[in-house]
Amino acid sequence: MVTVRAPATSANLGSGFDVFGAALTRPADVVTVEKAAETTIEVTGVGAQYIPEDPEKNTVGAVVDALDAPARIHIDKGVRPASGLGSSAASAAGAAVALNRLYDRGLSRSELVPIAAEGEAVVSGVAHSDNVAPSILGGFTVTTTEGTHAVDASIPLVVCLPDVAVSTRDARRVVPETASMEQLVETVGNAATLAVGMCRSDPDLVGAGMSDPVVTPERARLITGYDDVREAAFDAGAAGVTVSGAGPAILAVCRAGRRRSVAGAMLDAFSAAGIEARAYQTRIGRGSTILDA
Ligand SMILES: Nc1ncnc2c1ncn2[C@@H]1O[C@H](COP(=O)(O)OP(=O)(O)OP(=O)(O)O)[C@@H](O)[C@H]1O
Ligand SMILES: N[C@@H](CCO)C(=O)O
Repeated sequence: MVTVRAPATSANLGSGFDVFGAALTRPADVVTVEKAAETTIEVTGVGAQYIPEDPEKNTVGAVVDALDAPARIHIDKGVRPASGLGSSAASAAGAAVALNRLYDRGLSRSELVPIAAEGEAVVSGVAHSDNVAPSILGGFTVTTTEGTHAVDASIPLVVCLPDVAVSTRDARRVVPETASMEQLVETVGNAATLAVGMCRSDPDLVGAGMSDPVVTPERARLITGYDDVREAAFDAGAAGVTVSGAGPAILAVCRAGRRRSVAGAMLDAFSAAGIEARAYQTRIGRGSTILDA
C-alpha cells in the first residue's frame, strides 16, 4: 500500500496561461493505492458527491491506464472540485506518484507529469500540465510542450474560494481566440517579470507580473464579486491579484505579514456580494509527498 499527499495548485498566475503553475502548502488530496486485479475508486472528503468513481470518468483512471497499474484506490479530497485549485489534477498527480512507487515503475517525477496530465484531458478536454506539474514537482513551474522547469520559491499567498463552482471546461470556452500585438508584448513583459520575481522570492515583483490583459478579464466575468474582491485585496496590501486557474478561486500574492488582512478583506468583499467563501492563507510549497509505503 502507498499513500501520497498531493497539494492543491494555482495555474496561470495571470500572465502565464497554460504555462505557469505553483504548488500550495494547503489544501491537499490524500491518495492511497493497493495492488488489485481490477481498478476500483472510492472518493471521500470535500465535494466527494460530485466526483465520479467510475475509472473512465475519474482523472486517476487515465493514470492507471498510462502506467498499466491496476489498483484499489482511495481518494480523500481536501481540494474541492471545480475550484480553480487544481482539484482534478491533485488526484491525478497523487495517483501517478503513488502507482509509480507501488509498481516500481522507476519513472522520474518529470516523466510522471505528462502521465498525470492525461487525467486532465478526461475532465477538461485538454491534457494541460500546468496543475499536475506543480502538484508533482512542487514550487513554481513553467510547463511547455518541451517539458517542465521547476523553481523553489518562497512566496506568501492567499486563496479565496467562493461557494460557487466553475468548471474548467466552461471557463475554457470564454478564452479569446486571438490577441493583439500590444497585448502580446504586455503579457510577455508581465510573465517575464513574474518569473524573475519567483527566482528572487520577491512577492512585489511576482504581483506586478500577474497582470494579464487577455484571458483573465473574460474569466473574471464568470465570478460574481470579482472586481470588488480584487480591489479589497489590493487595499489590504496585496501586491497582485488574479483568477486562480479557471476560477472561481481568486489568488492574491502579498508579504507574509499581510496575509491575514488580505484574507479578511477578500472574505468581507465576497460577503458584501452575498457570497459565502473561505480563505486559505498559504504559500508556495512542495510537491506530492509519499506518506506511507
Ligand atoms: N479525482 C478527481 N478530483 C476532482 N475532480 C474530478 C476527479 N475526477 C473527475 N473529476 C471531475 O473534474 C471536474 C473538476 O475539475 P475541474 O478541472 O473543472 O476543476 P478544478 O480541478 O478544481 O479546477 P482547475 O483545473 O481550474 O484548477 C468535476 O466535474 C469532477 O467531477
Ligand atoms: N490552464 C488551465 C488551468 C485550469 O486550472 C486553464 O486555465 O484552463
